[in-house]
Amino acid sequence: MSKGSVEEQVKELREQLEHHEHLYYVMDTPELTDGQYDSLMNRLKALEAEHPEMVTSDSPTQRVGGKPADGFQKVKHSRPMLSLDNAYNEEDLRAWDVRVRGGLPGTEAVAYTCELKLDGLSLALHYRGASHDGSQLERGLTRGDGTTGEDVTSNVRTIRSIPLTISAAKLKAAGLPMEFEVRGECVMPHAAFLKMNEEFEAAGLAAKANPRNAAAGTIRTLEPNIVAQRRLDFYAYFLLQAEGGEMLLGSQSEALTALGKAGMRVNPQVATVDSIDGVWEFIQRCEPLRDSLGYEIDGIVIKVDKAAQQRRLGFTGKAPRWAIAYKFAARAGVTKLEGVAFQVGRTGKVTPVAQLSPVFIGGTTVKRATLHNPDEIVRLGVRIGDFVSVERGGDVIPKITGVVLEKPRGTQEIVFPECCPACGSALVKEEGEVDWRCVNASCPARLREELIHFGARGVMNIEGLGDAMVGQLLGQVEDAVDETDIEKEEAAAPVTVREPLVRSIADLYRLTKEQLVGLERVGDKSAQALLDEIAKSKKAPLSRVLLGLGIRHVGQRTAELLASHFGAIEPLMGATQDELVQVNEIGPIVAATVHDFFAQEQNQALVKELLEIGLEMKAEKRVTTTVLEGLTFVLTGTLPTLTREIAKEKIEAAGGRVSGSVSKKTDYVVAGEDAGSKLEKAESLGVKVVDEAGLLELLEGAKE
Ligand SMILES: NC(=O)c1ccc[n+]([C@@H]2O[C@H](COP(=O)([O-])OP(=O)(O)OC[C@H]3O[C@@H](n4cnc5c(N)ncnc54)[C@H](O)[C@@H]3O)[C@@H](O)[C@H]2O)c1
Ligand SMILES: [Zn+2]
Repeated sequence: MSKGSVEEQVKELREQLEHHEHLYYVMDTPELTDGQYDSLMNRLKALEAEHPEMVTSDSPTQRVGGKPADGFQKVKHSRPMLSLDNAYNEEDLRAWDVRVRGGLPGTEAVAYTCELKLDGLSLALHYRGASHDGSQLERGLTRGDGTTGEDVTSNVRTIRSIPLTISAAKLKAAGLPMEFEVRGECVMPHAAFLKMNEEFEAAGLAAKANPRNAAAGTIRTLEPNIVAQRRLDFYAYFLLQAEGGEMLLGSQSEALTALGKAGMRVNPQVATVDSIDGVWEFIQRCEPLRDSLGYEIDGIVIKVDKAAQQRRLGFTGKAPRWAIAYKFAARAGVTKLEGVAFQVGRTGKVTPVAQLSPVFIGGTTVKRATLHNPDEIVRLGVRIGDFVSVERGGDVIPKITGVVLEKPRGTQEIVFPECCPACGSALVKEEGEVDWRCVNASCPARLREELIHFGARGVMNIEGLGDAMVGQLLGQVEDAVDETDIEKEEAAAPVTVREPLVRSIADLYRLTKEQLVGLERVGDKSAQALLDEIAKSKKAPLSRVLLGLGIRHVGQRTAELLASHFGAIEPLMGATQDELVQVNEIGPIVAATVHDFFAQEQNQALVKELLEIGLEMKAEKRVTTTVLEGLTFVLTGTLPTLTREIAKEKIEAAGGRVSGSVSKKTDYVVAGEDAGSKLEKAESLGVKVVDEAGLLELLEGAKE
């Protein structure tokens, strides 16, 4: 290989890795699987090992993580938060054991502590002495670029498994001082991940690829109330001194015990063993647990137990020598694509679902995998009858990653339907989007999910109209065959066995007590309670009804804007696209979807029925002031007294709007301490900058 071509390869690999790291760490939207990324990285490592003169300090092989994001205060870590070296098989692992023992005096025994490698993002929590007795969570930081993290304290405070205070008694029992640092992994449990993606889909947002990206994206949103809803979890695995970040106790095993006593969540799957054989046994025992934990793990972390030995072994540039991550094999298999089913979700999104010849992958039999959308089918070039590779990487739902075998004879093209498989109405695809949707509000496939959504808290608030009741109203029985994640998808298509009592949202309002009492487990009292709840919902304000109708892109805020602009449903229904765009904050895409929705005959009929039934559908009277109306604010840095959420609330209550990024359209940037690039951008664009006092003055004006 000529030098020139090696240089070019190295350069290209670095560029690619940087691109994918940006997508992964900063945007939380990876395009490669971890396996694909790792093989690029390993190629670069191999080239750099052959040509050490080409190693530069900014090569992706030498760096940890991504860049700290804007919008958060940046804080330097007590000591760098590093990455871990990887072992991909038993051989790598044993070679590491030899290196470890070689780095220590010959006579010393080495014990290893084995832990699950949780697949989330690491956080550093600083606990400091409080004025009362005990210790208080002072700060929570992300890893950032390893040296400097993002201050995400207000988000971290919403995670229930992170104690906000630790009493003096607990500290004493754990043998901890008042001040210390805890590092650990923040993960999003599978259940929370699936729920979040459902919500994203309903709001017309791109789903997160896996729980890790979802957790990372969540912890870096600027809205703690959103974080609180997402049910993140935290497992502690390092205990450090507050100053300098040295290990606090004599060993990793003692540290884990102390963390548990202090009230931190510590993963129960842990073992301290006295040889690499013991490590290998732990790995054999834990890998099969992978599917039943309820959260992602991607391997096992092995740490030299004794602090003194850790210190002696020290660090390479990017990782400690005293720890290694044993990575589980990517969970992939090869099987035949037997057919494709088309599933209709609540928002009408049609998802092609691959029907596979059953294949055993990572402890589960996989029979279905998602093909996402028609573009994905084209990208993969997959046809029915092909042999495909199926992966269950960090993803909960298996996906097809490629065609393995050149097409044997007799394969068949996958034809995406033009009409909804459930109701036959023409599918619609909006410009710039990849998904086809059924826009018929009364489509039976959508109906079940729709009714559940309609009755939900925060929408029409119909208590008692949950999953089970909706199933009964539709005359469906649950298909409770199996409880794995893949099978759950199957359960989303329950079988209708009885004549449904309800065929549209409007039918809810026609239910009678006799009908309800006829259902399983429904007594006189609960039937009446449900009818009362349904009747009460007729008074729901227009914004809630709009939300309940499940119009794409129409989340709570958009629903409120539309409701307050039009006041009632009739003028909204009759509005042209141009008129819709006139509404404050409504852009052409939302205007077009809303217009399309009301242009559909079925939807018009539904609204007409709801009016006849007596739903009020009127806008709520605005009680707030409007002096900041039409003004857009961007918040940056830490304000002296107001939290970001409260500042946002106050601005919105006065009719203003808070945006995440500065542009020419920004009216004011409210800057606090340590304001970063947003302040610079505001200054360069000539946007007005005010401090907290200035904001309060504007709000004061709002009161007059
Ligand atoms: N798909 C992509 O495009 C893409 C891009 C960049 C990185 N990646 C992936 O990210 C990973 C590299 O990231 P990394 O540097 O965080 O390394 P890593 O994830 O391989 O290992 C280090 C991390 O393990 C975590 N960890 C979990 N459990 C732990 C425990 N019990 N003790 C100690 N640490 C524990 C910590 O967060 C630590 O930061 C690779 O697996 C790579 O595949 C993927
Ligand atoms: Zn349909």
